[in-house]
Amino acid sequence: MSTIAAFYGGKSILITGATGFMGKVLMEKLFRTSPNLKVIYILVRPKADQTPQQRVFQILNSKLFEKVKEVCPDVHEKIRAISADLNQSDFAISKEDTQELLSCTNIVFHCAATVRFDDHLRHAVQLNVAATQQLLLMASQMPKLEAFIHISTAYSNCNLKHIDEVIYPCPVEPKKIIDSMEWLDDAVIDEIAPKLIGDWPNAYTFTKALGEMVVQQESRNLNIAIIRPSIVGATWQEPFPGWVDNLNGPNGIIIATGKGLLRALRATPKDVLDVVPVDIVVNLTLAVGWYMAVRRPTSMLIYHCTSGNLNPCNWGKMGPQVLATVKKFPFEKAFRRPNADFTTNTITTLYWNTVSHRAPAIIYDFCLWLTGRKPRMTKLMNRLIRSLSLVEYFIKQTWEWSTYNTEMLMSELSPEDRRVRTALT
Ligand SMILES: CCCCCCCCCCCCCCCCCCCC(=O)SCCNC(=O)CCNC(=O)[C@H](O)C(C)(C)COP(=O)(O)OP(=O)(O)OC[C@H]1O[C@@H](n2cnc3c(N)ncnc32)[C@H](O)[C@@H]1OP(=O)(O)O
Ligand SMILES: NC(=O)C1=CN([C@@H]2O[C@H](COP(=O)(O)OP(=O)(O)OC[C@H]3O[C@@H](n4cnc5c(N)ncnc54)[C@H](OP(=O)(O)O)[C@@H]3O)[C@@H](O)[C@H]2O)C=CC1
Repeated sequence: MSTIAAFYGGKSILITGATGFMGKVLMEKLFRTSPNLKVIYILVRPKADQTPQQRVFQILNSKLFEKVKEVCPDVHEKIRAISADLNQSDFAISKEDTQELLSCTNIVFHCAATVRFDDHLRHAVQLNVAATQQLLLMASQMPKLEAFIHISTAYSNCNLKHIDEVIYPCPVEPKKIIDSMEWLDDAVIDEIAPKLIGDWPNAYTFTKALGEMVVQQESRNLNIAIIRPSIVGATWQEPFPGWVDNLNGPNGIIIATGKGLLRALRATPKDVLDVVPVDIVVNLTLAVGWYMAVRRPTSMLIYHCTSGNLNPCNWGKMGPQVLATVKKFPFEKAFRRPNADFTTNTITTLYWNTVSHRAPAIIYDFCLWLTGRKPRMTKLMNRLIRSLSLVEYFIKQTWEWSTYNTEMLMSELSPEDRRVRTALT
């Protein structure tokens, strides 16, 4: 049996963001490989008229958890959905639930965040900075806590070209940002946000960087690690290939390509695109939790979960592979047959956006209107083009991330664990 899987046996684990893309895969892997764990606490907010319990029931009955039901039939008894809202200063957790979390938790995986690039700065600060600060305060009151694992992003320092596994100081003190968000109104925040964000591309990456500073400042005597994944894509192997449940990161663009919506993407074929499958990120996350709890390093460690310097994939390889796959496995109700190519400058991008994206959508909507149906394609195409404009920053340049700590950790794994968890090389 895997040393790491055995470590999580009997453990009480707290996961924030467990209803999200990464959180679900993390939860699934824990239940499938460590079915004798004691309990997984998840902080879940009510959403879309569903109670936390209804949301958990839906997740456990999804395709992602089919294997879990075979190896961990009592999974429903081992998961504790705690009603919580990280937008609230006290997380809106009941006193009884708080007491149970504080007295029982052994490992914390903090995945929750707002990952939207166009989120309001106030909301991004509340979730990615203040909530992290609040969770660290809770963790400092957990007598049985063995490790606190914070999920950040490899792009938290995307204003730098070469990024080491260290925490870089931010130009703004996180606590001052948190305090100012409490009394500034939205109009003033909108006015000063560009100056505060500075040379970060959006509130998301800026507040993830602030969140890392808070982890460093509020670490107290906690045993903490930070993991920085790059662009997280669908599962590679576990629990089955190709699982994804949102349009974030590469997912929306690949799906738009398969649906025949996307016909032109501004990218340079030789540029490396740093994408990592979500199950590889989760494998590293669990390995880090084990290493931090068992080996107890004397200082906080940062782990880059990136592929660029270990197993690089450039656009010239990724593009044709994606096209071949979506042609081999056609999407239902596609707008057009998949066919896309790269553009390399603003002029050709504008031209192909007009000719291959906007114009066909307008013509299609005109036909819908003529036949008494509601036009919808122009709105969808505009959303796609807006999404592409927001991710362009991450596509048109490349970064270098050192992976010393991650490679050191891989060398510490048993042969069984290394076989299972090392796919970046
Ligand atoms: C030859 C070419 C072949 C193609 C090759 C492709 C290779 C892979 C491409 C790799 C690209 C990588 C770029 C990602 C870089 C990220 C780097 C940072 C690392 C991170 O930490 S990312 C963390 C995760 N965050 C994100 O990925 C961004 C989060 N998303 C957003 O911020 C919002 O989605 C966005 C972009 C602001 C758009 O917001 P909005 O317009 O409001 O859309 P919604 O997401 O709310 O969805 C509403 C509605 O629109 C539909 N929709 C959204 N996106 C798409 C899309 N891309 N294509 C089609 N439809 C889309 C969605 O279904 C919703 O419909 P409803 O009916 O539900 O309203
Ligand atoms: N996806 C990617 O490409 C990458 C992601 N990351 C990081 O990984 C982590 C997980 O990202 P990912 O899974 O993609 O994000 P998702 O948006 O899929 O999940 C975010 C999670 O946070 C929860 N959450 C958000 N707001 C609240 C709130 N107010 N109260 C309680 N829970 C809340 C969401 O709950 P709910 O379901 O209720 O909305 C959800 O479970 C994040 O920290 C992100 O920065 C890093 C690099 C790349």
